[in-house]
Amino acid sequence: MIVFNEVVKRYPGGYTALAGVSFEIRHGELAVLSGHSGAGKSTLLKLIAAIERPTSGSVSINGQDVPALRPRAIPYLRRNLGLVLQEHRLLYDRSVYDNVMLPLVIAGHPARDAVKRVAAALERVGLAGREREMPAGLSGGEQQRVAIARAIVNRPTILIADEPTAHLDTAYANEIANLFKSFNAAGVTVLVSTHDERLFAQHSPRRLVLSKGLLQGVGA
Ligand SMILES: Nc1ncnc2c1ncn2[C@@H]1O[C@H](COP(=O)(O)OP(=O)(O)OP(=O)(O)O)[C@@H](O)[C@H]1O
Repeated sequence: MIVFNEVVKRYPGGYTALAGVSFEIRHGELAVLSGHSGAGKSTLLKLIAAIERPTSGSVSINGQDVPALRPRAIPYLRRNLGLVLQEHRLLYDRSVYDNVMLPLVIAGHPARDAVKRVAAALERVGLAGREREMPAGLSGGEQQRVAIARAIVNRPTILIADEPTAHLDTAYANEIANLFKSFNAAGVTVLVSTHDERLFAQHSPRRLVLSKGLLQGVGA
């Protein structure tokens, strides 16, 4: 469960990216966050991942008060969150396999099980058999699938993605949207931001619409 209560985020320099945002996303929901460029979508997602801290208000994930976490507790929070963020690019000098394995290496996951998990994650995103390829040789949509495999390899209960369909043509974007729907159908809570709500319309998501740092509508 993700709970925001009257969250304000003011960046150094004084820009107010979020001006008092409250919502709840319950376990097992699929929620789509939309809004114009600069509306505060990335900021909202970064607050969930403890990449940014709120200026005021509270953010809690599964009952944990995120801004109150000690720095050394943050990696444990992130292990339960699958993150597909715009600035978390792939490592281009490493294979697809190594990119997806990385979070398990960082977490000190037992090697034998890690190998199985990487295979399962790549299978899940439709990239089985592509392990040895380098990211630069893949299409934009395939690279996004690698980033998604990397995000789910720790088997998170919550998956957060910041415009995962940006720069993809409609066919690829629809495939990625379907992938998020399939994770949600498997029980994962999904929050995904997009410029194009239509991509998820057929999946009847919960809608969160940001405008100038305020939530315009929290649909059912
Ligand atoms: N680190 C920062 N320092 C100062 N201002 C920032 C910082 N990060 C974001 N902002 C500002 O906060 C506002 C909201 O940015 P944010 O990236 O959250 O919007 P967004 O809805 O994700 O936009 P886009 O769709 O273009 O990615 C923008 O005006 C942006 O310039």
